[in-house]
Amino acid sequence: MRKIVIAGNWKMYKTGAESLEFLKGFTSSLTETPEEREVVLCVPFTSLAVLSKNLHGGRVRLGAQNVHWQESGAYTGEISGPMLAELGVRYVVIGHSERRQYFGETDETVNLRLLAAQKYGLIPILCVGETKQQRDAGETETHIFSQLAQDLVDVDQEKLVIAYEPIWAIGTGDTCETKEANRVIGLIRSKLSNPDVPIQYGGSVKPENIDEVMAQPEIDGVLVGGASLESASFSRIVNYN
Ligand SMILES: O=C[C@H](O)COP(=O)(O)O
Repeated sequence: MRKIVIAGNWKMYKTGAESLEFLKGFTSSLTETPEEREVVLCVPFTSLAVLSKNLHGGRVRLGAQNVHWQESGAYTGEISGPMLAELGVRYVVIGHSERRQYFGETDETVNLRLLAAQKYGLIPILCVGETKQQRDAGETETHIFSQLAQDLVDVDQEKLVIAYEPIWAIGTGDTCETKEANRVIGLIRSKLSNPDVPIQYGGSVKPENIDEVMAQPEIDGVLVGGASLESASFSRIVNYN
């Protein structure tokens, strides 16, 4: 059976104090969350340090938003696998479209980061997805298949999560039709050697559409940006019907 993974990606939001405030409201709501749902918060590095001391072995798993492929070295601004593992981090988002767009992330570096994450015991959440221009040109499938072919070289598919995030649906309120997201995720699955890899949908997921998203048979969870920043809204998402 495929695992359900509900992850919040806080991007560059929340100080340590704000993260603790979120946690207070959020953890109480998790008592209702079915055990088989993995709940992950992918937070800024500073918040990882704060939250790791305050989770007290509860339901929430920690996730980072990046990891370098070297164990250590002169790589200003980067973070390594052992540094994240020491904090109890379990997941790491890799290849998010914002990293690809603003920070020069390529399929080659995405692949290196995936391999490094697994080497240090972290489960990567690999993000793939097309731009509006690619979609309009009918290139959605070829673009995503090309990302998968390059990003997944030598990657262990037993320890992997994939997030399908159509770039045009991120932070726009313009959710991809759930049936279309389901179709693309089915195509992604057809390219994997392990059919049990959890595949999430990401892009303007919110309390109003989570039930419909999670009713789709191919969708194994969500990667949530804006709606994961408020404990009430993210609680509703993890407790979807
Ligand atoms: O990682 C999360 C995605 O970029 C989705 O962000 P969003 O939920 O704000 O559209």
